[in-house]
Formats: sequence, structure tokens, C-alpha cells
Amino acid sequence: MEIYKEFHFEAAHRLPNVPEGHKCARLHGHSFHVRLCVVGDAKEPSGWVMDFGDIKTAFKPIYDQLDHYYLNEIEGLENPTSENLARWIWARLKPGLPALERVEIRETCTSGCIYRGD
Ligand SMILES: Nc1nc2c(c(=O)[nH]1)N=C([C@H](O)[C@H](O)COP(=O)(O)OP(=O)(O)OP(=O)(O)O)CN2
Ligand SMILES: [Zn+2]
Repeated sequence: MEIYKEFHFEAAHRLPNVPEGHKCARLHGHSFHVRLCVVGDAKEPSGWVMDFGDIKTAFKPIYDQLDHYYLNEIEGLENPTSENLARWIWARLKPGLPALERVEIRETCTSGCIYRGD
């Protein structure tokens, strides 16, 4: 079974490697949505794969590095595309949350990415 926990954070970024004139080279911000998906068996007596609260606890130190920051200034996020952000979160979260299956990022209402660690 798969469960998920969602988070939102506000952050600014610009994309340094886009072609000249691209709108995303300019400093702008997003309300980023993050969905963390975890797989496992929902066994009794807990009846759950894992406590949603434990996903929140695992993500908290990462969330605290992102919320209301300028992403380009964070080590490893100098080119903060959705794809690189998903990889960055995965690399920091997976060691402490081995059942992590997928990191989904939504940057706008219409754009985002899904990363499965490959
Ligand atoms: N593959 C990627 N493409 C783009 C990324 C990205 O991270 N990965 N990022 C951006 C920009 O950050 C931009 O802010 C979001 O892009 P876009 O979907 O073009 O935003 P719009 O609000 O203009 O979307 P519309 O729904 O088309 O109005 C760009 N590309
Ligand atoms: Zn953007």
C-alpha cells in the first residue's frame, strides 16, 4: 500500500541556465507543493503503513531549509529546477526514510515533476 503526506512551502528562485530572455531567468517565487509517498504493508495492530507524523518529523529539517529561502543560495540547489529540487529532497530524506517511494514537486498549478530515485 502507498501513503502520502503533503507539504507546502514558499520560496524564491531563478533558473540560471535557461536560454537568454527566458522568463525564469528572472527572480520570482512559488508556493511549492511537495508530496512524499511511502510504501509498505498496513499491518495490524497499527493498521497503518507508518504514522503520517513520522513522515512529517523526517521532512521537518529539510522543510526548514527551504521555507522562505532563496533556493539558489542553498548548497546543491544552485540550479533549482523542480527536477533538481526533487532529487535534492530525495537524497536527504531517503536515508532516514527508507520506505520513501516517490517525491512529487508542484511548482505551479500546471507544472511539476515526480522522482522515484532513478
Ligand atoms: N522542466 C522544467 N521546466 C521548467 C521549470 C522546471 O523546474 N523544470 N521551471 C520553470 C519556471 O520555474 C516557471 O516558474 C514555471 O514554469 P511554467 O509552467 O512555464 O509557469 P507558468 O506559470 O508560465 O505556467 P502556465 O500554466 O503555462 O501559465 C519553467 N520551466
Ligand atoms: Zn519558477
